[in-house]
Amino acid sequence: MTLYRATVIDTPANPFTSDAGTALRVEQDGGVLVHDGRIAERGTFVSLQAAHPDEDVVDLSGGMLLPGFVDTHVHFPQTRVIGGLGMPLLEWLDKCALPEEARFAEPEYAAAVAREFLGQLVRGGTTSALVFGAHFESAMDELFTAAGNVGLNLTAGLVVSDRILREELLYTPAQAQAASQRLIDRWHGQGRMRYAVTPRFSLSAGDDMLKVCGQLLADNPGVWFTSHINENRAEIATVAELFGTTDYLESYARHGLVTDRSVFAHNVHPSDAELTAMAAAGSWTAHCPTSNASLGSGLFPLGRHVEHGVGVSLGSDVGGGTGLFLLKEGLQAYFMQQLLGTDGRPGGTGYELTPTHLLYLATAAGAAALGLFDRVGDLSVGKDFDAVWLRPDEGTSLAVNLANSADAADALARVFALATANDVAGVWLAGRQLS
Ligand SMILES: O=c1[nH]c(=O)c2nc[nH]c2[nH]1
Ligand SMILES: [Zn+2]
Repeated sequence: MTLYRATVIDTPANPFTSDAGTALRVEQDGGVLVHDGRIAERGTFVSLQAAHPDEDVVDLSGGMLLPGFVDTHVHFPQTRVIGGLGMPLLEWLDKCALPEEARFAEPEYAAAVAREFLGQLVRGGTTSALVFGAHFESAMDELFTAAGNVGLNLTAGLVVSDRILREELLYTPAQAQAASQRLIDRWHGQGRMRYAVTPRFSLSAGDDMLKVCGQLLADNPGVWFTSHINENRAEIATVAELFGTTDYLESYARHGLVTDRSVFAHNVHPSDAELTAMAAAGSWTAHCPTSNASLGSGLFPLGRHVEHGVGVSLGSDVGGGTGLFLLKEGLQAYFMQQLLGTDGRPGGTGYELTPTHLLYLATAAGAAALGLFDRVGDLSVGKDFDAVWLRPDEGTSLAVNLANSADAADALARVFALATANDVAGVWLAGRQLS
C-alpha cells in the first residue's frame, strides 16, 4: 500500500443538481491510501499515517491532487491536424480532417499516431476518454493495443459512414456491422477498454447504416454509443433535407440509438423537443467549447440542458478543438456562458459556472456520462486511483496566483484560468504512475 499526502480536491456531488456551494470536497492536508490501484482509505494525512505508520508515504504537498480528467469527445486520427483555423465545420472536414483520416488505412501510421495521441492525452491529465476512432479496423486495433499498454480507461469504436465523405472512408452497412462486431469481440471488456458504436453523424450515415448501429447495440449489451449532433447550421439543414425531418435526434432515435448509453457531441442548436427526448432517455451531451469557438459553431445552451435535465460533460474534440488539455475546455466553457450573458442583462441566457462546476464537468460528469462513476470521476474510497497532481514551477504566474488564493475554490479558479499541461507534475492510472 502507498499513502499519498496532498491537498485533495474533488466533486463527489453534482453541483448542477445539488447546492454548488457544498459540492466541492477539500482536504487541505489530505491522505489517500492506495492498495492494488484502488483507493482503500482517505482522510487527513495525520489520521491516515497514525493508522498506517509502516506504509510508504509519497509526499505531493504543494499544488493540488485532482481526479483524473475525463474527455468525452476526442478524435484520435486528428492528433496531427490541430489548429486548422478559419473554416466552418463542413469545409474543415473536407480540407483538414478527412484527408488526414484517410492516412489511417496504413497500420504503421495509425500505430505511431496512437502512441502520440495517448501520450499527449495522459500527460495532460486525462485518464478516461470516449474516443472517436478511425474509419479503419486495423487502426482501431492499433489504438486499443496502445491504450492497453498505457492503461487508459478507454471507450472507443470504429467510425462508420456510407455516404458523402471521400470514398476510401466509406463502408456498406454490412461491412460496417461485420468489422464493428469483430472489434467488439476482440476488445470490449478487455482490461479498462470498452467499445462504442460510432456512426460519424447522420449526414454521412444513412438509415441503413444507422439501423446496423442499432442492431450492434442490441446484440452487444454494455457497449456504448456516440456520434455528433446539432453542431453547425449548414450541417443541420443538410441532415433535415436527407431525413425529411427537422428533428436531428430523431434520425438516431428511430434506430434505437438514443439511450442512457449514448453520448452526443456538441448539441449547440437543439430544439426543446430534442432536449426533452434526450432527458427522458438519459442520453448525455459532450460539450466541446474550444471546437465550438474555433469552428464558429455557436454558443452552447448549457442553461437549457440543465433546465431539461440533460447531463453535460466536456470534450476536447481535437482536432476541431484546440488541444488535449481538459482544463482549457473548462475555461472556454466558462467563457461561452459569460458571452451568453450571466449578469442579469435582459436576454442573457448564460449559466453561471463556478470553479466547482468546472471541476465537476472535467471529471465526475464525464465519468457519469460514460456510466463509470462507480469506478472513476472522484477520489472516493473504492474507486480506481486515477489522479492528476498539478504543481506549477516556482515563480510562474500560476504558482504566484495559487500562493495568493483565498481558499480552495479560489485556487481552483486560478488553476482553470492559468494551468497548462506543463503544470501537470504527476498522473496515476489505476495506481500506476505515468513514467
Ligand atoms: O467537430 C466535428 N469533428 C468531426 O470530425 C466531425 N465529423 C462529423 N461532425 C464532426 N464534428
Ligand atoms: Zn467531433
